[in-house]
Amino acid sequence: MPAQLIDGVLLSQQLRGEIAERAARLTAAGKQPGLAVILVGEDPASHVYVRNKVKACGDVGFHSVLEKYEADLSEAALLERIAALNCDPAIHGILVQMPLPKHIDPSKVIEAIATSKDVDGYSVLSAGELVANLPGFRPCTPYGCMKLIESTGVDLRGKHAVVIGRSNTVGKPMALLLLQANATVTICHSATPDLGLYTRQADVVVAAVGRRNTLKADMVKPGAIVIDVGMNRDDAGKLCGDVDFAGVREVASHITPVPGGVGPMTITMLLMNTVESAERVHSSSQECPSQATGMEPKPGVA
Ligand SMILES: Nc1nc2c(c(=O)[nH]1)N[C@@H](CN(C=O)c1ccc(C(=O)N[C@@H](CCC(=O)O)C(=O)O)cc1)CN2
Repeated sequence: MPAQLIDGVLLSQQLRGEIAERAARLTAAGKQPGLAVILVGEDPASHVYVRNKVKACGDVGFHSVLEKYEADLSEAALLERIAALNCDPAIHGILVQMPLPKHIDPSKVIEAIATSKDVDGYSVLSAGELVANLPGFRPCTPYGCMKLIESTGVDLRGKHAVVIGRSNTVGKPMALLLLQANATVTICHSATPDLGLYTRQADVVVAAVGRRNTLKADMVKPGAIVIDVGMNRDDAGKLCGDVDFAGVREVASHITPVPGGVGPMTITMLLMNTVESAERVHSSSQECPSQATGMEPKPGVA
């Protein structure tokens, strides 16, 4: 029997419904969630993603601000804008769309965002919170993958999960989230000599390499869950993932399609992080969070 499809569009709709309810409660209390989206340059795909993010904000009742800049914007000017948004009480999340033009250092930009508004979960402090199992914003794509796995109803405790890819934004945080869910985790990457040796032992495979047909049917254990993070083009220019979908779906128990799997969840988890951020501010009395991490000691605690 072919694998069951894990539908990222459907799951996104359900989660966005919950996010909209949370946003409505905050708005009624005079604390509408707000997201600032910054786009620098002319990358056509980035323009589409940013448009979709702003539309998604409107759909769930968020306030959003879109700041578009020419590709020659200086790094200093961008850092200045982020500093201002860090102190804007109407903004609970700041997102700088990647990739940035070459003359701008993405690390400097990411680290300039207040941790309490780092809804992309890309900063070193957010990464540290994930490593240490502390509350914080998880990077949206791996966070979405976890929700997709959760939706299958399969408990990860004691399962073997193999992550293919070791990027800071997907592979590494993915492995940590799986570990937090009590899976036994293996990370494979470009220097792994025999990928199939590992993936054939896996109950869950997350493919995040950016190369099509990386995972083929003979590399998958029957009944495994397969999550495809890849976004590539085939010879006909059609969007495809890292997984040989037609072959692997005959072996796996559950599989995400591309498009319609992980991609839509990335934007949904951004909305989730933003509403969470607004709720945190609402339940504290933070004014300007430029240095705040959300992990400040409680009154009376040294
Ligand atoms: N600051 C960030 N920059 C980037 C991120 C990010 O999470 N934060 N991720 C990617 C791009 N991205 C969101 O920004 C993104 C990519 C893909 C999708 C998506 O829904 N894909 C669809 C297919 C779309 C198509 O047809 O081209 C799908 O998979 O179904 C959403 C968001 C890089 N930059």
